[in-house]
This record gives sequence, structure tokens and C-alpha cells, in this order.
Amino acid sequence: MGRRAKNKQAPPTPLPGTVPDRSSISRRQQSKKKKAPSTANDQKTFKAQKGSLKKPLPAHRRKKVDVVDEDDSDLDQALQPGVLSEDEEETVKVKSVKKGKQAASSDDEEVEERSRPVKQLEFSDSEDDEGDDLNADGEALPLGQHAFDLDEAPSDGEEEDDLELGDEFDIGTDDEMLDDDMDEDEDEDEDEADSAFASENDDEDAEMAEEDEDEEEDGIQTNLEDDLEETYTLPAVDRGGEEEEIEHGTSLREVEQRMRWLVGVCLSKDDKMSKGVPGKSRSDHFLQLQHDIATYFGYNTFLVGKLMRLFPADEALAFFESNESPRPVTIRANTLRTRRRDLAQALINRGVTLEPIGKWSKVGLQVFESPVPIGATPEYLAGHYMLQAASSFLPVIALSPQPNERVLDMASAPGGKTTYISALLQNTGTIFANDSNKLRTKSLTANIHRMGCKNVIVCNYDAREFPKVIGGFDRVLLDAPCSGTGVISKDASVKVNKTERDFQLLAHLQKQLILCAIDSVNPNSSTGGYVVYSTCSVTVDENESVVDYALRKRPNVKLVETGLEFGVEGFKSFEGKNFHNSVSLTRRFYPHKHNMDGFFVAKFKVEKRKKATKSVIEQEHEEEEKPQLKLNDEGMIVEEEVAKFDADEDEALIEESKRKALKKKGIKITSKPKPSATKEDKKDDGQVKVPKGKKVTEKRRSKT
Ligand SMILES: C[S@@+](CC[C@H](N)C(=O)[O-])C[C@H]1O[C@@H](n2cnc3c(N)ncnc32)[C@H](O)[C@@H]1O
Repeated sequence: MGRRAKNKQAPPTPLPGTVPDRSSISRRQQSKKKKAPSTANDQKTFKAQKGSLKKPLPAHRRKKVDVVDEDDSDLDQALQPGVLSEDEEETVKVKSVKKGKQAASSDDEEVEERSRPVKQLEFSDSEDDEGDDLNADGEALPLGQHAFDLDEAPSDGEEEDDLELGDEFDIGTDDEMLDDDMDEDEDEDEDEADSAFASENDDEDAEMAEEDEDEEEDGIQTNLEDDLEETYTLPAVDRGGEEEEIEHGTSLREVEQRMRWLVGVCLSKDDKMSKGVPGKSRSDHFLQLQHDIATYFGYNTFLVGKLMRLFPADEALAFFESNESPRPVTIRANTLRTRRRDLAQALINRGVTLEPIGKWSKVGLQVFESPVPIGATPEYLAGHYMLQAASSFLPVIALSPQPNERVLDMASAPGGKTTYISALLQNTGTIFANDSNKLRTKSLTANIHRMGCKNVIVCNYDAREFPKVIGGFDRVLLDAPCSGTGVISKDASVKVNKTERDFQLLAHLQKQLILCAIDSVNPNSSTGGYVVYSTCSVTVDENESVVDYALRKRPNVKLVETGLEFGVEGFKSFEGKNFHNSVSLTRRFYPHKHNMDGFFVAKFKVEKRKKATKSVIEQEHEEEEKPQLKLNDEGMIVEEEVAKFDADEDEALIEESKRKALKKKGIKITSKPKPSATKEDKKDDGQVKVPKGKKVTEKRRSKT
């Protein structure tokens, strides 16, 4: 790369965890000086979509929300109130946060929400029907919704407290002042940064100035972009797509610059690739981009390739970038124990800064800052709320359970969704909360108790045993085990530990589970007859493909609207595969679009089966042939070892026992025993082929 070009480029965002401070500092510095040259597309930002959450606070503020992640089942830790780590102790002293500046999105709704004074925040609780609830326009709110005015609507006898609260919480009322505040903060940071790296950059400045002068003197008009394009190479293509940790002699900064440039090239509509490296095709540039994203963000190239294919190049980059920052901390008010407005008030009393999650939820709160560990407050311990990712509300909203129904939650631990279903059922009806991992059912049970759910039965089966265990449910939720490609910001190990085989095995398991979910529904249910399928993964293999498979195998089901107000339509076709048209009714959620975990939701209506159709028969055959998969204790998906038996030995034993039985009856057998299993009957692995229609029972397997 030409030196001139290098100096004039803005420095890249470094690989997280490598040299963040320095790079972010110098990036700011550079942006003050000179805007980086870029293609039209690579600077495109993705607008916040409807339903998206507010951007989290800057990192130094964000740290102050200490959570105990329920998804990590670390409940024991959560139940240790009063033990503060050093970090936590520090946060207690922190002044309350000011909102406003973090509204980086240009989304209208978001800007409007943000600029609204706190006074006008509306909290609505589904379970409370009392009071004259009017919205900001003075119209009556729908039944169960409340206009929540923190200043003007204190609970009985709490006026004094509320006045104080109002003061604490007036932080959102003067946005201009806040903006100034935040600007000052940022300026301070930048000044520090300036001085920290002044000498290095002074040198650079001097060099750049010299070069500029030279150019002016020579009367040369340079087009920087062209200069760059001429100097880029595609090393990954040159080495035949082989993975390499990091190219020798190439800094991450250079990788990032090339990556952003490649985004523009890949997006360009020009068939001649005039913007790219001469002689190289679009797929060559795509391959290099895949390698650069993998290098820069620390993924294996296989996964990058898989995820990149979901998006246009610029959106793919936005997706990978969004995986580098945490999603907002959100909690769900437990309406079995409290109302959202009361919970909000109680937490505000503790210095927590929060807001309703968005108009789409009546129970969600987004926590911006907390001086206390949010997973160990007295309200948390008393079960007034669940720490729950916003995306995890969605399948339950789609399931929409009705009072007195029987609901099956097939894979339920640690119970975020189970306890939400229980609240929506208002503790009526029955929920079977199943999970195949016994250890995880402990945290599930603990959460059920903490949240005061009295309508839940915990069970511990492989969900593929349903509906044999019990069936006839009004609604079934299958929040399936998945690869977690939607939650990489929470679990970075996904970046490197997934192979194509994992995706195949998971999809296979998910397909088995979805058929069991459908078969567990009572198609005659007077109130329901629905299955919701969800995953926290964004791959098509685990989502649309599974849904399409279910539609093909079970002609008695159809997809219906999820009832979710936002989200992107599911793919109707992908990489040459066409799915059923109705697959567009499914919904995808993305971190870069909705500021929540990547998620997928599909809702099926189950009708009566007409008769044993071909697909049913096919399915039954499949069940005999399917390899049994399970998650091991580390959460890895593995094939269950099929207990092998020796057919020759079995055959001889059977014959011997028959002979003995007949002998007892006084019948003497003269004929020769049947020949044992022939070579042809044996599979390569030494197992005996079981004729279709006959099952090898567990008992028989365990004999050996
Ligand atoms: C995505 S998590 C469920 C999260 C849960 N629904 C919640 O909201 O808290 C998937 C769960 O599936 C369970 N699981 C994996 N394989 C299973 C199987 N064959 N049958 C039942 N559960 C299974 C895992 O133990 C894990 O708890």
C-alpha cells in the first residue's frame, strides 16, 4: 500500500481487546483532522429499525450495570446479595447518568422518545385495569395500560420520595444541557487522547503537511481512492483461500482498511470490476473480504462465509461490528409479583436509570445504569423481575398463551420464557417446563420459585420423547437448542468453535424436535393449537430450512403471523433453495438493525390430521433411521452412542431359549436353528440392519 495513502486513511477500529484505547483515541484524532476516504457504501450506517432498543451507554458508563446473567444459570451467584466486588463498590459512588447523547440512531421514533421529558414516559402494565389512564394526547389507553408519570403519579404515601425521585430522574428533561455535558466529557477524553499521542501524530502531521505541499507545488491532483485501489492486493486469493492467522507484514489497521474498501468493491454493480484489483473477479474480492473480516474480528473463515451470505457486504460488516458490543441490559417486570411502574419506581429509588423497553412491550425495561448489581437487588431476589434479553420476550409474545391453557415449553431452562408464559397465564392453566439437561433444570426450578409461578411442572426428558410422554397441549414453545450465532456478543467462543458438521447436526436435531412439537399440540384446542419455534441463531439452516421441513412433513400445519410488530421477513429462498411462500411470515431480528440479539421466530397453527398421509409414514421411517443427537454436559452437540449388539450371539440365544421353552412343553426340535445374520445384513459398522417397522428397543440395546 502506498505510504501516502496510508497516512491519509483514518486509523481503523482495532480488534476488540487488542489496543482499544490507543486506536479509539487516534481514530477520534484523525477524524478531527481529515475524513477518511471511502467508497459511497462503506460508510453507510444501518438505521435503527422499528422496535430497536436504545444504544447502550458508552463503555465507561456501561460497566456500571452489573448483572447476573440468568441465561448463564448462575443463580447461586445471583442469590448472594450484599457481596460487592471492588468494581461494584466503586459504582455505588457514581453520580446518576444523563441520557440523551447515546441516541445515536436517526430513527424517528427513537429520537422522539429520547427528546421527550421523563415526565411523559408511559409505563403500561397488562394486569392492572384500574385508574384513568390517558396517553400523552389525553386519550384513554387500552385496557390495562397506564400512563406512568413519575413526577405526578406517586403511589400512596410516597409523595416525598417521589419528589426526590423526580429530581434524580429529571436527567432526561433538559436534553441540551445533557448534550453539552456529554460533549464536554467527550472533549475531555479527546483532549487526553490528543496529548497522549501528540508527539507521534505531530510527526505524522509534519510529514503529511510536507507531502501536501509537494503535491501543491507539483500541481498534482490526486484521487486517493484510485491510489488505494491500485495498491491493494488479494493475498487470501493468491494463496488459494487457505486460512492464515494474520498475513505477515500486514497490520490489523491495514486489514481493516482493505476490508472497508472491499465492501465497496463487492457492492459495486460494475461487472468489469473496475474498482477492484485488476484481473480479479467479484468472488475473489468476496473471498478476500471474508478472510479480512475473519482476521479482523477473530472468527474462523468458515463461519464468516456462512454469515456473510445472509447480507449484502455493507450490512454483513455492520452485523459483525455489532457483535463486538454488548446489547442493552433489559429486565422483564414479573406481573405475578408487581407492576412495571412500581418496579421502575423501586429501582429508580436505588439509583437505577431505566426506561420502558419500547412500545411493543408492556413489561420490559431497559436499564442504562445501576449503582447496584442489577441481578442481586432485593426486588430481583423477591422475584419482581427477570433479567432477560429483549429478544427473548419475542417468542412468548408470539405464543400469546391464554388463561387456563395447557402449555409445553420443550426446552425451557433456565426459564426466562417459562416464567413469562406463567405470568401471561396469570398463574392459571398448566405449563410443562421441560429440559433435557438435568443440571439446568435446577436453575429453572429456582427461577420458577423466585418468580412465584405456581402453574409449572418441571420435567427432564429429551424433548423428542414428546408427545409420547404427554401430549394434547394448547400451545407449545420450542425455543430450540442452536448454534448461538445471534448471541456472539455474549459468547465469543461461537466465532471459532463451529464447523459445518455442527450446523448439520443441529439442524437435524431441530427438525426432529419441531415435528415432536407439532405432534404434541391438540389440534382440537378451542383456544389455541399453536407452536412457536424460535432460535437465537441467524443461520438459514437452523431457521427457515427447519420451518420449511416441518411444513413439508406435516401437511396439517400452516405458518401464521407471529403478531410481532417488527422484525425482518424470513427468507423465501436462499442459495438456490426455495422455501414455502408462507415462510415470509417468519421473523428475523438482528443486532445491527434492532439492537437486540440475533433471533428467529415462527408461529404455526396446527390443524387436524386428515389421515395417515405419506409424509407421516415417511416421518415414521425417518424416526427409525435418525441418528440420536444430544447435547453433552458442556453444551456441545454429539451423536448418542448407539449401543451395539452382536446379532449372531443374540440369534443363538433366542434359538436356545425357544428350544428350551418347547422342550419344557415336551416338544423335541429336530430342525436346524436358523442361520444367524448374514454378512449382507450387517452394516459397515458391524450393526445389524433393522427392518423398517421394527424398533430396536432400549431394553434390547442395553442387553449388551
Ligand atoms: C435456547 S436454550 C433454552 C432457553 C430457555 N427457553 C429460556 O428462555 O430460558 C435451549 C435449551 O435446550 C435444552 N436442550 C438441548 N437439547 C434438548 C433436547 N433434546 N430436549 C430438550 N431440551 C434440550 C438445553 O439444555 C437448553 O437449556
